[in-house]
Amino acid sequence: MAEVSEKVELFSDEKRGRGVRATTFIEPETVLLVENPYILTLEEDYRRNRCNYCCKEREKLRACGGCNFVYYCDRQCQASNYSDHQYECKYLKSSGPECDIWIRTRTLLMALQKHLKMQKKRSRNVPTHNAQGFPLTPEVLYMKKYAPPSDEIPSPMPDMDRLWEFVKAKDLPITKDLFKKFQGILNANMFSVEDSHARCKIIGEGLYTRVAMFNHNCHPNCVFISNGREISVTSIRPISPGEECTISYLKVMAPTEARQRKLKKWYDFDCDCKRCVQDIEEDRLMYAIKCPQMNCRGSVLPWKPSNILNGRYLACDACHFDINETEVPDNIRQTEMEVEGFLSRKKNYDYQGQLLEECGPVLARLDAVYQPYHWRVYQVVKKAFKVALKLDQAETALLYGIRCQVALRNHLEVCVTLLGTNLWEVGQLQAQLGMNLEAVRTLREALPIMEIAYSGQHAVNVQAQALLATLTSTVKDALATPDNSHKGVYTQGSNVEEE
Ligand SMILES: C[S@@+](CC[C@H](N)C(=O)[O-])C[C@H]1O[C@@H](n2cnc3c(N)ncnc32)[C@H](O)[C@@H]1O
Repeated sequence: MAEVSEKVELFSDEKRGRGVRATTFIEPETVLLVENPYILTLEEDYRRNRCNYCCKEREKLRACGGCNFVYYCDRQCQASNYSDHQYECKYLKSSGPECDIWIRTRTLLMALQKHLKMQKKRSRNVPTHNAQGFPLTPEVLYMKKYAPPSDEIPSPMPDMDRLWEFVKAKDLPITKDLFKKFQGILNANMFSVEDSHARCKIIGEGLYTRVAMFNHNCHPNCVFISNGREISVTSIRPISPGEECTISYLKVMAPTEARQRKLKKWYDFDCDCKRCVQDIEEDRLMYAIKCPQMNCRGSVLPWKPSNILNGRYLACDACHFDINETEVPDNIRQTEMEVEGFLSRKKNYDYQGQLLEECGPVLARLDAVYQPYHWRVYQVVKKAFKVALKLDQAETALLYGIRCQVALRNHLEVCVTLLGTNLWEVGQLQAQLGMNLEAVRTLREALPIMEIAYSGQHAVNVQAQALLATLTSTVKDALATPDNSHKGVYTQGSNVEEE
């Protein structure tokens, strides 16, 4: 396939700017675009154990002789990466190998200088767009408006200030305006880089100028799949000719109010997709609290989910108790603020173990007031799951992973592909812990969803099928009565963005 399928084209719209739409009927599981990055940067946590070019995890890597900061599998990977790494090598050397550099600083430095070099080439007629009109270079991408707190270099990150000093000291032809422009471009267009073979870990960020043409929808008809350097966009539902092809920029299960807040903050637009405008019932359920009446197991839902902190609640759906005149709404406000504070704590690696320990008491507090499928419970459980995975605490991760499923199953209409990823991660953990029968059941449930979310022959699916086959052979007898309860449940429904 060409990099961009002939089944899609670019179009432009007053509100969203450029976007991608179907030129013909598109079946689910159709790969619409495959792209390698303009720039890719590994997360600090993975810098020492992954190749800076191919992103693969290796026990033995060789450091770059120039900066001693990044690592490669071999000379070949190093040579392939030279065209990008040359722009940061000196900066990294001046920082020293132990320095903890913010990932975006490195991306910005490389993108800016690569841009300058390309500009020179452009005077020799190097194109800025491909034959279908998709950008080949970042300066023609959408730029998020940037409102600096002062006239100085607009960043609360000391790292960025250091970078600016470096740029000035080296006398690079980079003006403050260009520096800010590229910050704005990166803020609106970066994609996370994942390793599909490592439980879909986010290992870095990449700038993909063609994938950046896809607009957002909270109930999209496509997903983007990152697998090391390569990113692809695949349809997950049928798309009619002329219909816009969309992905979700948010990798979260969240009610409308929270999604809109994030989209505004991160991408500077007000989402008006169907799910944002119409679907408030789903939102209500994501905010469900437990009825405080003794012995009542009912739920209390918000009157207006878009205004949860100042709004009123409906009567309990079982005993009809009205909580509005009690202290419960105040408790909820308090709990919301606490959980928000907890979730926004810094992602510092040394702190991760402590963060995991704190999840227990926070969850106990949430469990007392929220239903187990409340989105805040999901957020905390999910955080604990990811941290436990990162710390290789398999048993703890398994517990939290299974707890995530409570919310995902309750909001299946919009979370089905998230459930697919979760089941894949949980299945691998069960296999790792020798729980082969459970793993087989989990993977059997995961595969039909993954086949849609990742498209048939994607490396993750091949890996999942192989694991399932191996495990199945070890538990043949126990599987004499097959567990088919899940069959056909997910393939019918619509899907939402992969996590
Ligand atoms: C990655 S770019 C997508 C391509 C962009 N439309 C362009 O013209 O280059 C992200 C930006 O597109 C716009 N955008 C994406 N989805 C949108 C939507 N559903 N509604 C309004 N604007 C959207 C926002 O300005 C966002 O910051």
